[in-house]
Amino acid sequence: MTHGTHTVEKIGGTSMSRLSELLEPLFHVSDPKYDRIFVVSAFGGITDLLLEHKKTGEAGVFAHFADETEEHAWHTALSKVEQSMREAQENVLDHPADRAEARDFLRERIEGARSCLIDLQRLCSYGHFRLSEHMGKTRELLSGLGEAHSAFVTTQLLRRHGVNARFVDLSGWRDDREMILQERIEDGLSDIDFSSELAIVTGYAQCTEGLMAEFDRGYSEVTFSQIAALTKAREAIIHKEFHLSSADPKMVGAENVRKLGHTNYDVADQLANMGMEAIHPTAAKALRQAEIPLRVTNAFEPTDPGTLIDEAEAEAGVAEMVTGLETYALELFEQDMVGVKGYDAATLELLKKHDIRIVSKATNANTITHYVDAPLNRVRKVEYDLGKKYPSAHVNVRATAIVSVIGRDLRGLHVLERGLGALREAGVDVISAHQTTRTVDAQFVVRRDAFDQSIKVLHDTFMDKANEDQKAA
Ligand SMILES: Nc1ncnc2c1ncn2[C@@H]1O[C@H](COP(=O)(O)OP(=O)(O)O)[C@@H](O)[C@H]1O
Ligand SMILES: N[C@@H](CC(=O)OP(=O)(O)O)C(=O)O
Repeated sequence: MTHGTHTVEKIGGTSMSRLSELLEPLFHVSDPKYDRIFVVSAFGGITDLLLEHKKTGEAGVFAHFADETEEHAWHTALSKVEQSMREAQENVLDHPADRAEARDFLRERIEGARSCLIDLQRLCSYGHFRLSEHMGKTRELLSGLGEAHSAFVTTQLLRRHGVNARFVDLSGWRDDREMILQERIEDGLSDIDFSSELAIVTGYAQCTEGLMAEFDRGYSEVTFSQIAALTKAREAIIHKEFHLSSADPKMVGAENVRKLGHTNYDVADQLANMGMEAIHPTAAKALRQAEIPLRVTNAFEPTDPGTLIDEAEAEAGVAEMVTGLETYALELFEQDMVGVKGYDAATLELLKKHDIRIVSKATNANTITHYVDAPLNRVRKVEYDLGKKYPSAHVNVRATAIVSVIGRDLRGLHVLERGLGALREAGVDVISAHQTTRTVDAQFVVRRDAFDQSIKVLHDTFMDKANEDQKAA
């Protein structure tokens, strides 16, 4: 396949909130370069308010609307998100004309969505129409608001600084045409001259298959990778707040981490599994198949090439990153379990029913423990249902964390052994530890309150000088 000369570049929510700091470093507004397509996420925290908090599960507009919590709860939540979107735009826009225009845009979108939801509720009060049947579309409508807003504001800001930027709204707002994702993208980009226009594209794209339904949170990377693949980009670039580093700089200190520099898609998938979202797994697949190299950069350090992700194999056993995830341990203990089938299947069915993701699991003769990534209220529902199904069993839920050491090839590093030793020396109790046969990661389950400490201990152990030297050798 012949690739174009352009790049497709994504800006994540955290960096979007600092947009005004990116004008020169990233957009080179004093001497703009074109042949770049930008795909933007909503400003940081906005999608959490529109839908639900990604980590805590705290209800946003969608969750209030779907669960019909209190009478006016979703209205209040929508006004709250409008307020936050307003603050985000006032933070980046200086010019009064831009501010006024952005306020009008925001009001039109928010009030449009509000009327639509009120009409839907009214329609569904008749009984022939079920609100539950429209939840998917409602979720899509709400998510699109975040990216439409951020892309609009970005375009305004760039135009004010002399860049020929163009707002590309793929969110399907007031558009009654039915399109699959590819058609939506092609339609949005069809008349743009990339050599003289900087396209600022919404990370949300409305399509018949449903971007949220298929990919859920982190969807803007899917739009980004599809655009890169369809336009045959030279390179796909994700701009982040930090370099992709050996651990979260906020946890172990920016001065203690090192940039990955080069890694492969296998590692990127493990990071996604641990909630790190180096890149959405589906996005990685699209880029890999289209043979487009992916680069993850620090948006604020434009001259640094960042980290290249490709299919390269590791040459030596090297630990590349320590990352972790807060989980709940759901334990089912039943004395009579030995020799009886069905306990595991019943638990899995309930986890599926309540849409709970399993990160890890351990079993013995009479106990099954699932380590899951889900908000506590949903885990409690499984605990309750399991208790009802097996009245003589003991079911309990504990707050844990899984800390994982990840690398393209960990062979020869004795990660489990050394990790357990280091954690013991630091006084951390390890609840369980395991490694799969493919040696790309080793996981340690610890109590939730030992999460931060465990990350630091394992980072010190595996990212030390000796490891650096081994890598250089
Ligand atoms: N290994 C890591 N390297 C870099 N950042 C990390 C790492 N692990 C966690 N993070 C955290 O991820 C956060 C989100 O970063 P970023 O990807 O820019 O956000 P967004 O999802 O909004 O694009 C950062 O603030 C950083 O603290
Ligand atoms: N804003 C959306 C889409 C996204 O990809 O965001 P981010 O790039 O900030 O992870 C979300 O939170 O799911």
